[in-house]
Amino acid sequence: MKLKFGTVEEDVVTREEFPLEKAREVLKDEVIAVLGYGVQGPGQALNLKDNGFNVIVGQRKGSKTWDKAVADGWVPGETLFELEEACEKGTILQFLLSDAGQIALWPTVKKHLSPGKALYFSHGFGVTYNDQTGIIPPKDVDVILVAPKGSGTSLRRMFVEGRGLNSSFAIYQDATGKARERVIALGIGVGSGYLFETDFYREVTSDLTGERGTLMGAIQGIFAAQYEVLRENGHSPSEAFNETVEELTQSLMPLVAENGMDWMYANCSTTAQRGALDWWKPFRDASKPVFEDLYKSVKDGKEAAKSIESNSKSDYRVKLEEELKELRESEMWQAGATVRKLRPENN
Ligand SMILES: NC(=O)c1ccc[n+]([C@@H]2O[C@H](COP(=O)([O-])OP(=O)(O)OC[C@H]3O[C@@H](n4cnc5c(N)ncnc54)[C@H](O)[C@@H]3O)[C@@H](O)[C@H]2O)c1
Ligand SMILES: CC(C)(O)[C@@H](O)C(=O)O
Ligand SMILES: [Mg+2]
Ligand SMILES: [Mg+2]
Repeated sequence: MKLKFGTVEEDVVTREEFPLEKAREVLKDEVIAVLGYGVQGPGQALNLKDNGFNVIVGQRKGSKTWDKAVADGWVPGETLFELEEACEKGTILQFLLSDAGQIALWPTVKKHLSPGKALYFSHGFGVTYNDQTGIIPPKDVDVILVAPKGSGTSLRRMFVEGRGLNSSFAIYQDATGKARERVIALGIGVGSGYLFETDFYREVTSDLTGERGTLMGAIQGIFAAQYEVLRENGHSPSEAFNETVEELTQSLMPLVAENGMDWMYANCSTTAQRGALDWWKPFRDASKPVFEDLYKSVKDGKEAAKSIESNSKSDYRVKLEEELKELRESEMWQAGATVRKLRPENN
């Protein structure tokens, strides 16, 4: 359906015009092989299974995530296989290894992409930066993308709650003439709330910008800056944490989610409104050059190169965990751990 987003009209796909029954009909003869069982793998595979699709999971035997798959109800030899066996059995291969991991498995996946199969991604990374990944799909398969706009953990949680996470979808290659109905059916099947169309390049550039920016990188940066200033001016960790993070996540962001920024503002004092309306523009102006540098680094392929380089190392998980530990052990997030314990619902 066509909808106005501000003044711009866009075509979006909802469950109303593409119901689950239609998705099941489109994919009734397909075997959907979900390759990788990290964060997106479980969310998408379990939602597809619960929605009545024919799904198998491919994962390295002996890995922790193999055990997780078994614990989630996937049965070895029936619905859970080694990666190569899943590639062989699947007619739709959902390539949900980490973006760096996809490079190593690509020769195996490619070998099993016989004509008419579909290669599905949840990120435009591998194909867009194929000068770095070597992922160049054969011409006689569909190459499609559904990218849930959020964590696989939320995708599953929201599905279980009867809600839906929004996803973008894209078609890179339509070899069968059925790529469009296949990709939309998969988007509905994995539990998307609604789907908006993009292409692989725009998906990867917006996604890499968003996660490095407001969604993850910039938000931590702005939290840290304010927390430090409050602490340097003699405020206690409790006060600094509550005024920086807790109030935002517990009180104000839920209001923004419900009805927009102006409505959240309107539910705060006129004193707060005056100050926020005065200060948001200086914050925008101070951070915009950083966002411009970030977008350029994404566009030039530098962010992809850094990610491939570091996440291809054999000890990449250990290194990431060390850096996460530094965040976890910072005073701000230690204060957060105590504050979370004090929430009445956690007692
Ligand atoms: N994490 C998210 O919520 C999220 C959200 C949207 C899109 N995506 C995209 O979905 C895809 C999967 O992301 P993820 O975060 O679920 O991945 P992940 O980092 O959790 O890894 C997924 C799986 O890949 C396996 N793996 C890694 N390297 C491997 C190798 N060399 N050989 C075999 N297996 C290997 C891991 O063991 C794991 O089971 C990526 O393209 C990502 O950009 C992820
Ligand atoms: C969940 C995110 C941040 O939206 C995703 O893009 C990812 O890479 O994990
Ligand atoms: Mg991402
Ligand atoms: Mg994302």
